[in-house]
Amino acid sequence: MMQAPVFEARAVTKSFASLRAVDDCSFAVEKGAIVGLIGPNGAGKTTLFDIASGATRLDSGQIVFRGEDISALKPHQRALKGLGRTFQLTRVFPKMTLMENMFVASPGDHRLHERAREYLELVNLVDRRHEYASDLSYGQQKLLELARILMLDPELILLDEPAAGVNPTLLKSLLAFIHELRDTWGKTFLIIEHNMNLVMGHCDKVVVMSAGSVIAEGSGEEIQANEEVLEAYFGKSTHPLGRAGHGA
Ligand SMILES: Nc1ncnc2c1ncn2[C@@H]1O[C@H](COP(=O)(O)OP(=O)(O)OP(=O)(O)O)[C@@H](O)[C@H]1O
Repeated sequence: MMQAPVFEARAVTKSFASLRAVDDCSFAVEKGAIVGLIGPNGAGKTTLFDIASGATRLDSGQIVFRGEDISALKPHQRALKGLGRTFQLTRVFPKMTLMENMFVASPGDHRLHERAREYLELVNLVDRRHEYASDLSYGQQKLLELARILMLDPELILLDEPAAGVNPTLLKSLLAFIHELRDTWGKTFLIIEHNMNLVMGHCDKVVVMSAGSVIAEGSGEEIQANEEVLEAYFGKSTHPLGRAGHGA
């Protein structure tokens, strides 16, 4: 399946003081793909997500979405263009009901009300729509967050560690939901994840970052057989810095 890229990071660079958190990072996400973004702790994955969603301004390079350079746009402008994002720690509003959470980014007219119910139904939370979000388990809050970003009808969804802290049953629902969104609605996903079973079992392509740059990309099998990737994760006893990632 060779499709045009929906998203491209082009030579993206970002420093915090003297630390280059993202260093000349380039990769593409093809339309309709589920792409995994992996790498040891501190590789720059979250910073790249922050740059893609507009939370952090890049120093140089470009973020291209559907062929347009969106590097200068604010987060809400990117969201309205179809770039949605969830966070490593969920950002649902605990003292609002599920239904109220669904309308945080959009006005609640009748048509959208129906849509919100439909999305909550898809994640099996519609019966709880009048409860507070704080009554949900952590995994259910992640499902709510995913349902909520659908309200803006994103074409690309950036998911930050969807599996972290989620029990196996809910994780199954979450993964089924991701595949449904891709297969029937044509959504595209870029997923930061440390759970290698999820990455290898569900991603069409895997992009590996280390020390701010992309060191490999390809299928799960290709990545698992890549020497440089193994070294980035586990280091080598002879490595001058004794570098060792603990992300896997
Ligand atoms: N706001 C900031 N100020 C200073 N340094 C930062 C900031 N944000 C990130 N960093 C540093 O940038 C580097 C990349 O961090 P980042 O969180 O992007 O990595 P990551 O790949 O997402 O790691 P993890 O898998 O642990 O979440 C790290 O060395 C981190 O300490």
